[in-house]
Amino acid sequence: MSAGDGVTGQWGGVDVHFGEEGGRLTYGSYLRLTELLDQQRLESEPPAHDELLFITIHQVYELWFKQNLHELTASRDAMLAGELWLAEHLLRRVHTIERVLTQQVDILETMTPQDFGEFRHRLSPASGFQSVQFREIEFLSGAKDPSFVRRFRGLTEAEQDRLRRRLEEPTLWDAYLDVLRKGGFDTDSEDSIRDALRKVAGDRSHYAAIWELAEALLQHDELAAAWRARHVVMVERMIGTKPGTGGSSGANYLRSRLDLRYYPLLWDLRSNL
Ligand code: HEM
Ligand SMILES: N[C@@H](CC(=O)c1ccccc1NC=O)C(=O)O
Repeated sequence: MSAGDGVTGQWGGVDVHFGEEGGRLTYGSYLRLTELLDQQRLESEPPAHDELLFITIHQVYELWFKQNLHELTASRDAMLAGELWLAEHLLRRVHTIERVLTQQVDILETMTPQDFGEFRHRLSPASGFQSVQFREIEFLSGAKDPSFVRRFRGLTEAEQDRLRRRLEEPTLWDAYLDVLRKGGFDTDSEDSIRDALRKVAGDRSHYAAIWELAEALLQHDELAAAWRARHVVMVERMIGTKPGTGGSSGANYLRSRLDLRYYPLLWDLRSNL
């Protein structure tokens, strides 16, 4: 690289050369910013001020969903490979992202129902119900429900494939059962799994890695439940008891999802400790 390519100057007494491109990687080209920053297209006409925020928030969600799918898949694979420390390490990253996802609701709540109303009617029949990555996370975590694939309208072939593959592959819970088996426990029946979980919980110094992994899974479950609870209250604030753009009863439907738990046996265990 020649020094003449960029801005040359003094900064804190040190020679600096900024913006030396010369056909090499730049910030913008690496991050594909031309493409990324061109993806916020409003439906409203004339443009409603708050629609940019609405689109940005959802796009950020989808980027974090992508990251979490990457981490959860790797965590599952680490469990299957017996690398328990790695599985736990990756789950802790997922927790941190999940906390951010719930906090992001605060930003969206700076939008008033009146301002949402300026463009809400343009969104129908789209809704978060159609988020493929959200459903992939549910399936991978352990809550497989093939009826969602049938109820999805307007999925591309590639999206249907992704969901079908998630329905076929092992979940995080399957991988945890594998960890229990390799730890010498019987997992053939629900009773034997309950028994194994009690033994692990009762001798944490001996089963430290297996116990901590169960705690990390439970944390993932709890953070998912926290997002669902936060989402439904936001929905009540924004649209009250109106039906959703996706065709459901709205907040009523979302309330019916609040009891969903990925790892019911880990929760049941609490009643027996
Ligand atoms: C103004 C803000 C929001 C409102 C009023 C709202 C409203 C709703 C409603 C009413 C539903 C039920 C489906 C239907 O439309 O009939 C729903 C589902 C859903 N929304 Fe939102 N939502 C909002 C923001 C978000 C955000 C920021 C996300 C993040 C990705 C999101 C993700 C989802 C998901 C994943 C579902 C499906 C939930 C399930 O089936 O368990 N929503 N939303
Ligand atoms: N379902 C929401 C609209 C909504 O929030 C939405 C619309 C299109 C794409 C994503 C959305 N986010 C979550 O449902 C409503 O009924 O107001």
